[in-house]
Amino acid sequence: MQAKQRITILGSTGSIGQSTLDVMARHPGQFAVHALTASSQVDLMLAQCVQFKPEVVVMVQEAAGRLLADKLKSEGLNIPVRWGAAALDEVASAPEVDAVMAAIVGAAGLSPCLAAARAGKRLLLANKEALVVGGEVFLAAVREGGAVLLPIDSEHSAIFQSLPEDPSTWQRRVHKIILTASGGPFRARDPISLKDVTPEQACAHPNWVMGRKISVDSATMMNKALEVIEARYLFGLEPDQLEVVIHPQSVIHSMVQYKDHSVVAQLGTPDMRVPIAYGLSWPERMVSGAGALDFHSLAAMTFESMEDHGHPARFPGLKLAWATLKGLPGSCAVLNAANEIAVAAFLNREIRFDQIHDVNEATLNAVASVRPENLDDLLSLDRLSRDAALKLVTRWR
Ligand SMILES: NC(=O)C1=CN([C@@H]2O[C@H](COP(=O)(O)OP(=O)(O)OC[C@H]3O[C@@H](n4cnc5c(N)ncnc54)[C@H](OP(=O)(O)O)[C@@H]3O)[C@@H](O)[C@H]2O)C=CC1
Ligand SMILES: CC(=O)[C@@H](O)[C@H](O)COP(=O)(O)O
Ligand SMILES: [Mn+2]
Repeated sequence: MQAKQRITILGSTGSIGQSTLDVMARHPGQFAVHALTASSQVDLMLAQCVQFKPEVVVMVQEAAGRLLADKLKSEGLNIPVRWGAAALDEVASAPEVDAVMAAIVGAAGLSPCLAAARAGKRLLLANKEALVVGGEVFLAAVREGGAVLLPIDSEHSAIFQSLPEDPSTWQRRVHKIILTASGGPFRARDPISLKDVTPEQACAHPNWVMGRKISVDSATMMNKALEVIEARYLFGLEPDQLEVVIHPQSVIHSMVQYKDHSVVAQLGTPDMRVPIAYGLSWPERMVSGAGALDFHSLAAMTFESMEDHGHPARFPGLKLAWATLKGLPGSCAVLNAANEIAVAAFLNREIRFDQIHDVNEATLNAVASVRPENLDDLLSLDRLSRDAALKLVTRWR
């Protein structure tokens, strides 16, 4: 009998974290939970502890950690609780861990991702911001640690599934990568009216149920901008080989067009348990819990160019992906930090939806681009960019 894979889930209380546990629960003989981590959601973490019996739990916020420790004791569960961000690095790199699901939202996930990479783990990456910010530093940690980096983001999992197994052939064989974008909740909306949209409207994604930050990113299409940068780092092609097409049904999750113009795509129902199950079982396949795609009832698969119906005006942030990729590597970290601040301010009703792009563009213009060499450089640049973006938010709110 094969030993169980021991998994750490960074961000287990989020949308991806919960879907990961759902998939793992379908295969009790295959997986054991080493660590679960969250920021502040105590009651959900308690329920996960009762069901999955992790060896250790991390709550980033100390008050939440202390409260969870009390509640675990009352339940008669003897599970150690740690707090503080440094504990994330420890549970991501612990010797007994085989695989780490990186499902924290934002640059807060960078340090534990690097710790897992340096420790040579199988790293399942949903946390796209960590790679957007970490860039070459992240990839160097993967190489030097001998880690295996597997994409979980649906588009990147689709691309990975559509590429040949041997990465050394990708540059020679591939013409371009085509990322599909749903267009989000405002695909057909008059760009002028975007200044009036509410956080609730922006978070109502037409096809996927996700956390609030990524939902707003989908609505601005900054999600696709981050994904273009993510694809550049994961697959090593040139920025001009990365293209975005709007596909409102989210059935084709992305495509690879080869030099002979043959196209290979991955399709499925929009359910993150599919890429999660693929990451957990790679190179095998296992039951995910997602429904099967039924081609007999599939009404249509349609496509729109970014030029159609004024899409560039509706989604001005998308072009920032290529602009930052053509600048120094630090530009991507600046863009990500600005966007995290702007989205949080929009969700707090401090700025308007259309001002998210204004904050991003103005921060890119305000912060000098650099070439970060290590985690400390990246964290300083992230801090500097957040401060610059916060100043703009304060001025405009
Ligand atoms: N949701 C989806 O379908 C998809 C998500 N992704 C990516 O996956 C990542 C997670 O997304 P999603 O699951 O939607 O996000 P959620 O907001 O649903 O969950 C985020 C998780 O991270 C934890 N967290 C939040 N802030 C911090 C912090 N500062 N330090 C440590 N932990 C923190 C949260 O804990 P707590 O609950 O306690 O706040 C929670 O467990 C994102 O990078 C997103 O872009 C990619 C593709 C699809
Ligand atoms: C499920 C997933 O991977 C999300 O990133 C999703 O793709 C968002 O959809 P759009 O950004 O295309 O609206
Ligand atoms: Mn995606």
